[in-house]
Amino acid sequence: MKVAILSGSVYGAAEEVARRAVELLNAAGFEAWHKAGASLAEVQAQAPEALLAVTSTTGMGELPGNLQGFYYETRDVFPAWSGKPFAVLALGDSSYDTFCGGGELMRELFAELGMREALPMLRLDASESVTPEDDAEPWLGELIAALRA
Ligand SMILES: Cc1cc2nc3c(=O)[nH]c(=O)nc-3n(C[C@H](O)[C@H](O)[C@H](O)COP(=O)(O)O)c2cc1C
Repeated sequence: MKVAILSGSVYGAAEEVARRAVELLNAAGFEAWHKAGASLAEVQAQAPEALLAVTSTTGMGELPGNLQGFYYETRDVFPAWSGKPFAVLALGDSSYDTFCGGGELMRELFAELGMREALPMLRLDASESVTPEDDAEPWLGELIAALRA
């Protein structure tokens, strides 16, 4: 199964998690594709069968700049991804009221397209841990199982 991984990152932590996701999915036999700052056209060219968004939150609950292009294009174009599985892995900091707001925006977007959430969103809290790529591994294992089912 071809899985497109989108990432939104300001300081690189979400990027690191996305790279770990690529490694784990490929090791599990999936065809994982990831490009930071990918446009909607680049993602569509991959003909993905599932989408994974890995994103941090910036500002007051906003998406990082390198995911905003994809977000707004997708809202405008409304690609025919209805029924396709998706999952969102959110990085944030619980000291903000808008904890993981960027991840919530991606969830809402995919839900509006009629996509199916394969696994409930993971929220990783930067105020609790500094190794999000390690903390993400059990959830990524669950995602692999959910996509195989
Ligand atoms: C200026 C700034 C604003 C932030 N705003 C939020 C926020 O609104 N909600 C949240 O959950 N985390 C917020 N965070 C925390 C980051 O999302 C968190 O540290 C994340 O791990 C950073 O990942 P990155 O290195 O991929 O950008 C903010 C961090 C900074 C520096």
